[in-house]
Amino acid sequence: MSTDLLNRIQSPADLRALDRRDLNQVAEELRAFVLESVSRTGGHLSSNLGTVELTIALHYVFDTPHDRIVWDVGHQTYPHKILTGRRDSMATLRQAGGISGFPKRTESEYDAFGTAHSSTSISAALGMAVASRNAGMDRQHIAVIGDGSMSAGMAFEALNNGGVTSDINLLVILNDNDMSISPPVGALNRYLARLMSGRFYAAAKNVSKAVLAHVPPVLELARRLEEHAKGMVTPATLFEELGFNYVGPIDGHDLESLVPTLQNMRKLTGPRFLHVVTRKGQGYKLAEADPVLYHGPGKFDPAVGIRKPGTPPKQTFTQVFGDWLCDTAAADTRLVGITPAMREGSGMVEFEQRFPNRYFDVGIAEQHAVTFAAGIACEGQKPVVAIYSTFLQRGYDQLVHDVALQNLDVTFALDRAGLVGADGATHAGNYDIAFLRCIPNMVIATPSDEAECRLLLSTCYEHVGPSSVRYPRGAGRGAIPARTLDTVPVGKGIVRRESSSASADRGVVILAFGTMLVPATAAAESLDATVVDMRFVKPLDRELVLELAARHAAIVTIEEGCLMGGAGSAVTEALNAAGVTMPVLQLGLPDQFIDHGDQATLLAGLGLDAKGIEASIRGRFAKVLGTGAKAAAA
Ligand SMILES: Cc1ncc(C[n+]2csc(CCOP(=O)(O)OP(=O)(O)O)c2C)c(N)n1
Ligand SMILES: CC(=O)[C@@H](O)[C@H](O)COP(=O)(O)O
Ligand SMILES: [Mg+2]
Repeated sequence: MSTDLLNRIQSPADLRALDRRDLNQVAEELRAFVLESVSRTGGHLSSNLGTVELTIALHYVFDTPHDRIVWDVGHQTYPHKILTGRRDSMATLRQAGGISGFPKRTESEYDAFGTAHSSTSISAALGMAVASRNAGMDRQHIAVIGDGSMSAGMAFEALNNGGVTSDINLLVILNDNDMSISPPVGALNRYLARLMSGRFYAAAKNVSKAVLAHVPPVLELARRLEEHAKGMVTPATLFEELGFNYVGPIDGHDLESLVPTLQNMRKLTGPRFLHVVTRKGQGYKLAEADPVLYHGPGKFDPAVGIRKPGTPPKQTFTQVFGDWLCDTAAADTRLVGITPAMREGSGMVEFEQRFPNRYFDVGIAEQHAVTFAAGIACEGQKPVVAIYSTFLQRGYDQLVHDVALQNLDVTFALDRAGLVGADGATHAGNYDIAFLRCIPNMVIATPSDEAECRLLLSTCYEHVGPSSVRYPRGAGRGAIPARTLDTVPVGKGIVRRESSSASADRGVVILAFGTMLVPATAAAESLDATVVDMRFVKPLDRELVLELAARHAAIVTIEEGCLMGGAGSAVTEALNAAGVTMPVLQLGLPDQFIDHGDQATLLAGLGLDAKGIEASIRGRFAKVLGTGAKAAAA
């Protein structure tokens, strides 16, 4: 792999010093580097292979970091990271202590805005553009947004605002690869496809080639814009109607088009919109052929591609959900499955194949997903919204106002609850217990393993009213769920281990919420503690809590969620309400954002593995441990 030119680029200034004719070579080297690097670390591949030329052109034309590039989602910023001084750090990508997989303001001055949740770029860039205008600053602001991310309401809220904001330097670049993580959905996608297709695309391409050859670029651009305005070339696009100077579509892999077009558009003022067409996975045949598989792969050999593992891995919670969804849909024709653009990640591929009429990918539109489900529930059908905990944050008002307030029968399958590993703080599902707990009518179930997950999904589905089942990324202890649709009583916990020596003066009871039951049980062996699988945060099994409080000296609560307002707080509130005063140790996630890294290592670092739990309990309750407790290991 040649890296002759790439070696010379320590910062975008070095790139800008190159002759324009060298840029194709830079693109070749950069693409090869991205592929090699991601194959060693894992990460988002397809989108990054698709943004190589666009990234080069942007840093070549614009004066970064003075000019601001705001990337949407930010999963496509590896070329940007490499060109902005982080090439060597790519070996540490998404690992503890290493660089993030997304733009981060604290990581580089070139990362103008922190992201990872989608569809924020136009709002942020518009805000920056207004701030620069107000400060009399000569600066360009560029939002780069994908076609999938453009489907979110927030992107349109920003266009609506930006199109009428005067004297701003705002360029929105639509990076249209006709893909979200899965194939794109919705009417906007159809519209973009029409813009790209047939005569219009061919004409636009030819016009731009002719322009570049003969006419001073700015004059030509002005002519085209005037023609657009008069409706001489084609009807005005949606983006022009919203007040943006629209140019495109142009080939986003053709530096001969990209660079001069950006140079021209840079000279204009006001809200501008450039539509570039790229291909997800560009330049790596396997990713081009299957961009979904290569969206976010683990490590792989680029010469061979992603291979199925020899021994089948443990079933993930996501797969448990996917199986349960299909089985329940087969038994109940009222079930409707909804995903906001996360079909694969949420385990709904088989459901879509088997129940296409009851499957809805609504695009990156979490707010809509929640209220859409509310509408379905109003008519007596039973929606299941499969959504990552972190993305439900987007639909919070809809959850409160549209679902819970009307006590509608919507089941939320909350995947990626707790720490998620390589994606880090942006994607961590740390807050759902706290933000759901305070909503009246809401049921919150926290399965401790895969078998419990299925039981609690059925239980919440059968419960009439809003409910949620939260489960983490990956696999649990490996419990194999029975393929039944059995349910358990709502709001009842279950004692899993009894201390041999508990009394009102001695002995500790651990109330575990979710998968923390597993390390808690391991710790309890040496502490001779009682262990309870609480199953539900809400309704909390108050009766059981009070009964256990009466016959133990201390209570420990444990959850993989934020401590503030979490399940432990629910227990202390219940004790207070009953006038019970006793020592309670709450274990969970601290009041800080937790960066990327291996899930298990991060949990251990926070004292949430068996060793850490035991140490915390001994540290706090050594004097009241049951007589059956073993001595602390040296
Ligand atoms: C609010 C939110 N919902 C869902 C996601 C998950 N997600 C990450 S990338 C992506 C697809 C984005 O598609 P697009 O913007 O077209 O970028 P591409 O992957 O095609 O480069 C999705 C759904 C997210 N990051 N943020
Ligand atoms: C960028 C983004 O939001 C998704 O691609 C996310 O990284 C997927 O996470 P999972 O790998 O947990 O599905
Ligand atoms: Mg896309």
